[in-house]
Amino acid sequence: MPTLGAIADDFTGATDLATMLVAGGFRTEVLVGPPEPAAGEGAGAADAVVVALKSRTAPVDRAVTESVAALAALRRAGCTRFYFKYCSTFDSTAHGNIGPVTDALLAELGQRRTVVVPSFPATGRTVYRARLFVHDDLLDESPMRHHPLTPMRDAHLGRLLAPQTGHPVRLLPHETVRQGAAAVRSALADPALGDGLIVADATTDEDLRALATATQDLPLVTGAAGLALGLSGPRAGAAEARAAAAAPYAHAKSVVLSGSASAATRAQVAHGMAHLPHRKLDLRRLREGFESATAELTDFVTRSWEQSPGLPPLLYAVGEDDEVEDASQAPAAGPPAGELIEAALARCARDLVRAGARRLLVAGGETSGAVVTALGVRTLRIGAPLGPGVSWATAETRPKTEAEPGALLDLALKSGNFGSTDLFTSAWKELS
Ligand SMILES: Nc1ncnc2c1ncn2[C@@H]1O[C@H](COP(=O)(O)OP(=O)(O)OP(=O)(O)O)[C@@H](O)[C@H]1O
Ligand SMILES: O=C(O)[C@@H](O)C(=O)CO
Repeated sequence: MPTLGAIADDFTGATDLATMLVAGGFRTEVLVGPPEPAAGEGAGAADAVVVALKSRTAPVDRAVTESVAALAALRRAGCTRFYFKYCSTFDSTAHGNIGPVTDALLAELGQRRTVVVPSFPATGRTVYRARLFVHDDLLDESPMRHHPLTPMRDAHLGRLLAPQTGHPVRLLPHETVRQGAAAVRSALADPALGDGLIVADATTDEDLRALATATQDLPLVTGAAGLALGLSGPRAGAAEARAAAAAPYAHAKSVVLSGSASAATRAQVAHGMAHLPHRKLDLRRLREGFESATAELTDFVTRSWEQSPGLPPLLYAVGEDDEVEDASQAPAAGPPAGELIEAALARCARDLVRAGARRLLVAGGETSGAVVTALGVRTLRIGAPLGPGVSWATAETRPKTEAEPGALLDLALKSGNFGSTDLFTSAWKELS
């Protein structure tokens, strides 16, 4: 029976956290989407369950309702400790959803205090003096300033969080964290710190281990996946916690679907364009005729499989130097660019799996949510790692009929800013 239950606000975040938990000795299931009423679906043999939601940019009410439903399902499955996973770049707006979801989970658990730990040094995210850095840049001076859905225009986590929460926001300084778990525990026990959302500085893995150890009695922790490196699962070191094997395909048809506009993805797209058959999504064509435009994209991929066997074709939304359309530029009629791109890549994914695709690398959390939902996948099992925060996962699509079983897929759901520049060409060798 699982004891640790996590709620991730996007799908790449869910596999990011699950990757860390598997490495830490938790047999981990990722459940896709708001859980169905049946308790503990898929969680039987797991030590940890991560529910993958697409709630990061959803309306606040929906994000809260789905997160609370996920918490209830995790409690029914037996979980006693909870982890709210959000982005290591704190992707949110002045309305949420990090604050409102944290507040709702605390209320459900009858708690008034948790920690806020987006730091993930392995991916360049560190927090010092409550300011979030992305490698050498403050968050608001990093490319996240121009994110199409959640542009981050401040780096101070206290200022970002305060308008989103009904709880006081407090700061735990690096001077305390770097002294280790005992110092953090006594700071947290000191009534002077008070209840509320406690933003913790952390610049190294050691800091994260100290925070994880000191907070192991808190029913709820919140953060990026970095905090989980300080959690030790019941099977630490044992073979049974190891990653799942890839689906057994010798020459699977493969495709890369990229809806992300993030800096790392743009570089990966540029590399992919130099090495792979590729086609860019054309917003004007998609707006004029969604069906015919997506059919052209899937035709391109199926032709490429024949003409260039062994090379995964790349469908992408944003190239290295392209502008993105933000909400203020949305057309008077028709869906905004972000929605249109997600819908187009989701449709292509569904049609391509019907046409035989069995290995999909998807770039972008929102994009991954749209794709995985369209494929009717219910659970993911973490497979071969592809670098910090990214792994292959195995998944089965929902059976269409009893006679037509679901397809077994290898999926890599890549966060916008994660992965090496050559990921679109190098990831596949981990499956052979
Ligand atoms: N040219 C564009 N104009 C406007 N929006 C775009 C454009 N290209 C992509 N988008 C949208 O931007 C969003 C990118 O979000 P997504 O979560 O998929 O990627 P990401 O933010 O880079 O990844 P992550 O959340 O994992 O860090 C998607 O909704 C996508 O449809
Ligand atoms: O924490 C991160 O940066 C990622 O797991 C993520 O949430 C990207 O969407």
